[in-house]
This record gives sequence, C-alpha cells and structure tokens, in this order.
Amino acid sequence: MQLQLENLVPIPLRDKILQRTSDLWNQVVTFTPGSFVKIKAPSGTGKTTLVHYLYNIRNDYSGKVLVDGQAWDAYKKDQIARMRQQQISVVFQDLRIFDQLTAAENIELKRVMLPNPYCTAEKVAEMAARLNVSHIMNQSGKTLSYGERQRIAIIRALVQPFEWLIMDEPFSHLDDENAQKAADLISEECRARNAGFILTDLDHDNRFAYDIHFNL
Ligand SMILES: Nc1ncnc2c1ncn2[C@@H]1O[C@H](COP(=O)(O)OP(=O)(O)OP(=O)(O)O)[C@@H](O)[C@H]1O
Repeated sequence: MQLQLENLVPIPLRDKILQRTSDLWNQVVTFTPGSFVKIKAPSGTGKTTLVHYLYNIRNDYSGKVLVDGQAWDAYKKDQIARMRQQQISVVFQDLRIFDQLTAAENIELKRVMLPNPYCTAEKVAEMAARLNVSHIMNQSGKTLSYGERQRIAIIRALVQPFEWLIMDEPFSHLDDENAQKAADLISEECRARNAGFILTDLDHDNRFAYDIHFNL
C-alpha cells in the first residue's frame, strides 16, 4: 500500500505552518512501501494531527492524503474499515485502551476481528512475555500504568495483519530497556510482513534502522 501526501496542510495550523519550512507539511511526499520512517517534531507541531490524517479519523486539511493513488474521500466506509483491519495498524498517542476490559481482552478484541486471526493466542502470550507484561494480562485496563498501557497497545497493534504500522510517540512512558525490547519486537513483526513503519517522536531515536527521517 502506497501512502502519499500532496500539499497537506492542517487548517487549524495553516498560518503557523506556512511561516516555516517542513519536510512534510505542504510538500509532495511518498512513503515507500516497506520503509522505516521517522518523523521528528517538537511538541505542538502536529505529529498527532498527521497520524490522525494518515488513519483518516480527521480530515480538517487542505491538500491530499493519497492511499494507493486515491484520496481518502474516494473510498467507501466499508473499504476503509477493511484497510484498518488488514493494511494499516496504529498506536495512538492516547493509546485508547478500554478501561472496562482486561489487558488480555483489549488485545483479544483486535485479534479475533478477522475470521482467521493473524496471530495465535500463544503468539500473544509470547509477545506479552517479551515485553514483561504477562503478569498484568488479567488486570483491568483502568488499573494499568501508562507504561503498561503502552505495551498492551503495541501488542494489540501487532496482532492484526498490516502493510503500514504507525505509532505516535509509543515509548514515551517506557524505560530504555523495555523500549528497546518493544522496538526489537516491532522491527521483527514489520520485517516478517514486509511492512512499512512510521514513528513520530519528539527526539532522535536510534532504536530502529530507519530508511528516512523527516522533520515535521
Ligand atoms: N481540532 C483542532 N483545532 C484547533 N487546533 C488544534 C486541533 N487539534 C490540534 N490542534 C492544535 O494543533 C497543534 C498540533 O497538535 P498535535 O496534537 O498534532 O501536536 P503534537 O505535535 O502531536 O504535540 P505533542 O508532542 O505535544 O503531542 C497544537 O497546537 C494543538 O493545540
């Protein structure tokens, strides 16, 4: 799946963005399928906004987000739902863990969305062990720490098939050791699917072998 930006400018940030240069805003950019992409930006410059545009849950912009050559608004709702089940997976900055479900149920919800789940339950248990969260799997979402939520959201994003994996500051609450373990798992899973990876962060990050860096 090819993702392209064509002169994309968020309407609420228009004046601010047009006063400076950006590698992505108001540019023509192609994210090469299978590539690892780092997007670095200071707080408030629109990382979360961009992720929401790429996943098509916000559309207050001028310009275009092109998916396989077509703008998001050319796709029907059921096509977009299928893309989100099979082609694009995301970890939002606010994580979106359901408080009323356990950590395991938050992941299972996504795992069984397809008639033939991409990952087995054993594979989920393996990922939980690698990220040191096996012991909290039966705890309710409400009681999880931010770092635990982050790891559950990462596993949840990995249990579905995807061609692009997009993560918005996914390690902000993790210590270096756990962040590296999560990064290693993410890299392996992307490589296994020949998928592309887009990570936004405030800072430099050298946990991944990025193909390209952008400053937002
Ligand atoms: N719907 C909206 N209407 C008006 N302004 C908005 C809207 N959404 C976001 N903004 C503003 O746009 C800017 C970018 O927000 P965004 O959440 O994308 O930043 P960010 O780079 O992800 O920041 P952080 O690193 O702090 O999470 C902020 O100044 C925010 O207040």
